[in-house]
Amino acid sequence: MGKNTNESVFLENVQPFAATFSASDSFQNTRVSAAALHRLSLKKTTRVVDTIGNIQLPVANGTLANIRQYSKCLFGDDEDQRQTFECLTASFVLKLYQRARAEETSLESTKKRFLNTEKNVLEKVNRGAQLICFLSGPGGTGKSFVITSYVRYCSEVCSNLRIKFDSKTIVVSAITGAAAVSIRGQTTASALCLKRHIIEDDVKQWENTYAVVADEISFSKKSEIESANHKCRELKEEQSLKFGGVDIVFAGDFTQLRPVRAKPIYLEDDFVIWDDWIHTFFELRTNHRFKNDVRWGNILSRFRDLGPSVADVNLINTRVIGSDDGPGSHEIPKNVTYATKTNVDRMAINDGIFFNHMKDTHSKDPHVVPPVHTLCIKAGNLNWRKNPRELTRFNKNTEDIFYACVGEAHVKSVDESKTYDPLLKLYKNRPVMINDNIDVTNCEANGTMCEFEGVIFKTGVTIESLEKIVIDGYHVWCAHVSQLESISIAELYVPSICNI
Ligand SMILES: Nc1ncnc2c1ncn2[C@@H]1O[C@H](COP(=O)(O)OP(=O)(O)OP(=O)(O)O)[C@@H](O)[C@H]1O
Repeated sequence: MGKNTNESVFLENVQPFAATFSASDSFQNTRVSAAALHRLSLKKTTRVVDTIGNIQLPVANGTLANIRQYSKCLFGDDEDQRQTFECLTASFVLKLYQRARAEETSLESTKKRFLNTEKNVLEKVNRGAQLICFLSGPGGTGKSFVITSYVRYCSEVCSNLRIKFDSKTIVVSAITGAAAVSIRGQTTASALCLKRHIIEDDVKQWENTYAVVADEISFSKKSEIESANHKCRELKEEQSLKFGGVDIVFAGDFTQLRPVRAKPIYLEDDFVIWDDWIHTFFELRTNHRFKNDVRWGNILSRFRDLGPSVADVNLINTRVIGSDDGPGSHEIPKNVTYATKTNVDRMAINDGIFFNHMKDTHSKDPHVVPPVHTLCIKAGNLNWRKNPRELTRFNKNTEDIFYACVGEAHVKSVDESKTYDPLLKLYKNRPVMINDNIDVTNCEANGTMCEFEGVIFKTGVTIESLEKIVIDGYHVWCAHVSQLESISIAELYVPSICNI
């Protein structure tokens, strides 16, 4: 939605769901307008945001700061961000206040002073109720920025009041690993124990939990949110309270990713948690990501809202590599990120890049020792898929072509849960992407990009003991995964999330 969209447009004048489909435009056939999505995703929610700007909060040297001044410094002129931040932080402080009041006799002087000063104001925050809200806005409007600022601010307040603050005080999570990394959290499934039984230790760790953030909510399905509600009740040992009584911040943008093979939340009928429990909706409207490229930002906005204009499509087409007017393939920057629709396309690009690398640095002469900056790794423990159609296109005995063409589509793990590329084609500093949530809090998430640095062999394995294989005529060292102790990667960096 544009900056000048007002509440009445949002609530009354939105496009009906079906009217956004256009028979002639294949792009629009697959799209639902942002306005329609908002309407569907917030069927009954009214926009309620309390103003709490005058609360004085303790800062580092024990003095009190006005939260509005603080948020002005952080968010500048972005009134939407400020309002959201103020509401979230005030609700958190209210919870601290309620807790501290229950323990009033043992209060330290700083806390006493804080409570006495702000008692009346704090009690009015969100009318003293639990906050269950939805924070939305197009990609780049600062949802993650507001969330990380909220967590940082609350942690500072706690530190000043000498109240313990750890990763469980505000549980920061996102539905996917990559999104969790960008807000320095965990996946929602892992943070809320969605896939396992809760044990006593979990309940203990949640004793001081005041809020849960679940980002990239468009990717979630109804059952996950219901399960989150049950698990929060268990973890807080508050079976009668919604989400066990903790503040809930759902964040995301329904025009972004949808759940895999499941209905998006906005198409669910009678989804009480989403339709009735969420009482506050924040919408961020100013795009900060494209401040330095406003034209591109506007194109992405149109893609998101009602689909691109003819002029947008024409402009993008002038940038198609290899087209008449577009840049040549030699102009592709080295650090380019490819977005492909299918894994087959992805593998073809990867193999093309590897082929160019071999052409530049390897020899077709069998007497020349292959360089050690390149290593292929054969996977173990894999099942060939039954009658893979692609395999019939080449002769398995022609190893050279076989290694060049074989890819992820051809094999599955023994338990059939994953597909793997049976032959990783690596060289030092080759960009690679982690495809599993290994250690999300340390940024090792599905989607995290990094560079291949090298391998450590198991004792007794040397480069000479490796197999030499031929790919597209070039000679390359090849290790079996069982010969490796570990693979090392470097320079983790978080991928930016695609907006369209
Ligand atoms: N008020 C602000 N002032 C300056 N920069 C900001 C502000 N708000 C956000 N940004 C910057 O704009 C960029 C986009 O913000 P952010 O990633 O939080 O957006 P988002 O809404 O979470 O996007 P997405 O939906 O794609 O995850 C970031 O680099 C962030 O630091």
